[in-house]
Amino acid sequence: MAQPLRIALAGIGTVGAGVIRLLEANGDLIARRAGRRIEVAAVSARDRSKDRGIAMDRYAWEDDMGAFATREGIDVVVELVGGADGPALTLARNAIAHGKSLVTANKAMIAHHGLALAEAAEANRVALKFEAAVAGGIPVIKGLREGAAANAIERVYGILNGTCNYILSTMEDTGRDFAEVLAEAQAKGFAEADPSFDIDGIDAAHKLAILASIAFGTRIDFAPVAATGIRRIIAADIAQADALGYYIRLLGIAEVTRDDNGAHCLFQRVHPYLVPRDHPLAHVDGATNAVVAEGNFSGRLLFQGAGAGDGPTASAVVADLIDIARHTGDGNEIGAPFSIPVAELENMRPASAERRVGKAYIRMIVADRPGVLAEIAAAMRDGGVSIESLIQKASAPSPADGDETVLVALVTHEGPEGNVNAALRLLEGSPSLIEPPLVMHILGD
Ligand SMILES: NC(=O)C1=CN([C@@H]2O[C@H](COP(=O)(O)OP(=O)(O)OC[C@H]3O[C@@H](n4cnc5c(N)ncnc54)[C@H](O)[C@@H]3O)[C@@H](O)[C@H]2O)C=CC1
Ligand SMILES: N[C@@H](CC=O)C(=O)O
Ligand code: NA
Repeated sequence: MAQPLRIALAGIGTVGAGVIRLLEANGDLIARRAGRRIEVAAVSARDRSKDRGIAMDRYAWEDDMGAFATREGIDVVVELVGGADGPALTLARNAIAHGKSLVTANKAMIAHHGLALAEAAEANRVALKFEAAVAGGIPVIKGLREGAAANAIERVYGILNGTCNYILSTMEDTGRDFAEVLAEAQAKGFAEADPSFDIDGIDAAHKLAILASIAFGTRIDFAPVAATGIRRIIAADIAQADALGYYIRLLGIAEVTRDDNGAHCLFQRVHPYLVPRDHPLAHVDGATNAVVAEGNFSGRLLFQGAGAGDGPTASAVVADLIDIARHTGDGNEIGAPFSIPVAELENMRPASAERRVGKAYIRMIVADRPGVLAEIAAAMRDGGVSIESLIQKASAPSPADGDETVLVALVTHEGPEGNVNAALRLLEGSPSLIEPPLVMHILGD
């Protein structure tokens, strides 16, 4: 058997410990498949003495993970620390600069610095792989980069954050409180170190930007991704959506569209959508992720599986290592990290949402006094929004000062999003509104 592939593991938290456990459990099988063993040559983390349920004395400890970049006897640095910048980025840059391949699960780092890292990897002829960074254990990068490589893809969308999906589907099933379910997702190891990245949609936006680049052959463009999270969703929204035949899911949607001059532009948004009950994404529960890609010859492809957690994420990390082990170590043999060399990726202008056509759910908490419904209806009319249905609930969360409030939820007919925005601008500053309206778009075909 060929020389082992020697890896250095930076970060032994949820994912890093999962990688060690996986290699210990499946090492022989992996060696047969990869043609050589994957050997953990050294490990590093912040806390050496932490109980990880693993016999850590089997592994060479390194206090300074930065030393992996230059250390002899290491073929691949596996970065499982996290953070877009800081020590993870320094390690990634230095490792590649010193001719080592890099495997990472760090979507924040790849969304912000993936192109620069890929350029360096291409120049140094090493591999840069990040399957675990998008949709955890689902081989979606591999699926798009290899399995669907023959297709032009114009739309890719799906459930990209396990924590949010766990929260929404658990609230839906049990009626339990947001904060309590979030704490549970954290305890299970799904959430980011700072869970606001999950619940504010930023983590899903990182993943979407990476996915869009791979799917469309465009440069990663994270800054324009419009991200709304799930913080403002209340039990009443889940109940209303259910009554209307929908489930709420946080979706990332990326699509190539055309501007007025016919030029390609890139729409990217993370947003809580109302998903019709008969859509496959409506039944994706727990920390499961699902990605739909529409290829011009393959048709609709659906990738589904665990999006977070130690085992599934470790599975994706080790799959990348097996890919590298199967080759001689020359990164160019396994192709450009983003499928197309960075210099050849297309630069697309961001697309505005204003002309997107669809239905929307708009929920407002309003003062319970005469004329409020007429005021809302007038704003919708003047904004050019046609109302399909309107529900008024007597009980709504009341502000501390005790004003009586009601919940008004409406569903619009299909129309441009710009009109909804215009209508809501007309209501801005109205004393009738206790808080800004919550808009959730409704997923179409
Ligand atoms: N937990 C999950 O389900 C998934 C996580 N990821 C990504 O994987 C990466 C790791 O995530 P987790 O394992 O969940 O995080 P974690 O917080 O459980 O583990 C992080 C590890 O990095 C070490 N570390 C942190 N800062 C360090 C520093 N300055 N120097 C040395 N070591 C340091 C910690 O000691 C710990 O061992 C992140 O980029 C995360 O976004 C990706 C997919 C799923
Ligand atoms: N925090 C992330 C972990 C995986 O990427 C999530 O919840 O999806
Ligand atoms: Na993946």
